[in-house]
Amino acid sequence: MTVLDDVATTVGELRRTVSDLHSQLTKYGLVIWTAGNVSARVPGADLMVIKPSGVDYDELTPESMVVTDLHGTLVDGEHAPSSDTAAHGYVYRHMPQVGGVVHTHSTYATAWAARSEPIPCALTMIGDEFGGEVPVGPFALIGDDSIGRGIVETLRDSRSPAVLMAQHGPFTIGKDAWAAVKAAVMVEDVARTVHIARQLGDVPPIGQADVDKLYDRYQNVYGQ
Ligand SMILES: O=C(CO)[C@@H](O)[C@H](O)COP(=O)(O)O
Repeated sequence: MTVLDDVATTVGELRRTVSDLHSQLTKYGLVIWTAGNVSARVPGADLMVIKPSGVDYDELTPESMVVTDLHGTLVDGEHAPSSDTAAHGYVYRHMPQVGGVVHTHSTYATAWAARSEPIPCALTMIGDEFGGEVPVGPFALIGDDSIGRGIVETLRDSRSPAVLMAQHGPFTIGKDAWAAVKAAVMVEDVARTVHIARQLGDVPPIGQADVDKLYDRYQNVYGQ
C-alpha cells in the first residue's frame, strides 16, 4: 500500500489534464523552449502533479508528468520535477483554496515584472479577472520555496489570481489548473494591451467602485 493507491484514478486523470494544459501555454505563445510549468493539486492527498524539468513541450505526455508531495519530494515519475516544484508546493500548503498553479515567461507580463511594475486596472477585463491591479511580488531566487513565499505574501490578501514576480515573470493560481492557465493567458493579454495603450499616452485606472462591480459580475454572473 502506497500513498498513491487511494488516489490512483485521480492522479491518472490529473496526469492527462496537466499534460494537456501545457499545450495551452504554447498555443497562446506564453513560453519558449522549456520555460514555464503547470501543476495541479491532487484532491484528498498532500500531493501534486507537475511538469518534469527541462523537457521539451512536444515531448510532454501524461506518463512524463511527475507526482510529488507538497514539499517537492518525488513520489511517482521517471523524471526530475520542475525547478519550481517547491514554489508550487508552498502555495498549495498555504492557500488551501488553490488547486492549480502556473508559471510562464510570457513576454509582456514578464516585461512588467522586469520593471517591478504592477499592471494598473485600466481595462474592464482587468477588473473582471483580476479585481484590481495585477500586483508585483518580491524578487526571489529559483529552487527553494522563496518564490512560493513571495507568491503567497502577495496574493493572500488580493483578488488577483496573478502575481508578477519581480525580474522573473508571472505566476498564476486558480481553483484548478485550468483556471490558473486561464489567468496566465489573461495576464499576458492585459499586459500587452496596457503596454500598447501607454505608448499612446496616459492610461487612467478604473475607479474602485466600478472595479468592484465588474469583478462581481464576471465572477458571479458571467457565462453559463
Ligand atoms: O523560470 C523558471 C524557473 O523558475 C522556469 O520557468 C524554467 O524556465 C522552467 O523550469 P522547469 O519547469 O522546466 O524546471
